[in-house]
Amino acid sequence: MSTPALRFRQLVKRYAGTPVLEGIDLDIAPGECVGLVGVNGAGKTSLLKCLFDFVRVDSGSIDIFGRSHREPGARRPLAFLPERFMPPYYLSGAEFLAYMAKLHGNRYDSAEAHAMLDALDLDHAALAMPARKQSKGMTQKLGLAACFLANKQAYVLDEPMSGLDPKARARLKERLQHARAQGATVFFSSHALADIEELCDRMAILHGGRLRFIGTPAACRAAYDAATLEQAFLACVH
Ligand SMILES: Nc1ncnc2c1ncn2[C@@H]1O[C@H](COP(=O)(O)OP(=O)(O)OP(=O)(O)O)[C@@H](O)[C@H]1O
Repeated sequence: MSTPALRFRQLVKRYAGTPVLEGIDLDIAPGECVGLVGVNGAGKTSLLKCLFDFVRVDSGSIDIFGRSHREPGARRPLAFLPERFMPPYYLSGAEFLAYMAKLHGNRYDSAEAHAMLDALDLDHAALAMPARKQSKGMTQKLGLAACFLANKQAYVLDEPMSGLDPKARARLKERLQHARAQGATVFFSSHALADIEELCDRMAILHGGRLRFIGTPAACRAAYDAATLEQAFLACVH
């Protein structure tokens, strides 16, 4: 197998001694789309925070395209959308996208930004509007636009569908499929099992600090002898 895009090995994370992740092993291949699911508080965001070195790992390792996640340069191939994303409130949409482009070492291209807004069904008025005046869905789309404009090898998205209307969700799915068609890796957390089934090659179910299932959505249904993914998920986390 080629070098995984993301490799988690025996990852342990505790908060003030309380374990949240208790030995996570997961390899995600380049070009693969993997969905991370789990009940509220299972540790999905914590796993992603470990990946970006936002929180200290207690033991184990994470490699990004073969390099330790602790090296800042290792995270360069990744675009990240955090949970409850909110741009700096005083920046307009265009200022935020230009700022993110600069951080990623790219040039801000107004025509590309407009095309990306169209792809995500975000009103162009958002470019002139300060973030504090934008709706939840608008800021979410702005964060997604910044990710996709960065044009990275891998997209790590924490509940990317959060706050999106049905049209925007459909557009985001198209955009994710487009990224994959270009060879990008996608790793995202979600509570929407229908989205997982539609988009993902494999899914990982996090429960009780461990990955209880890793495999295709079809294999998950088969493993729990369930007619639907929801039933399989419920059986897995029972
Ligand atoms: N900074 C922190 N300090 C202490 N405990 C924390 C911290 N961050 C998260 N936790 C705890 O770790 C556990 C996992 O939280 P996390 O946010 O990773 O879960 P999640 O699966 O993303 O949840 P949700 O689906 O609700 O977003 C929870 O019990 C949470 O209270």
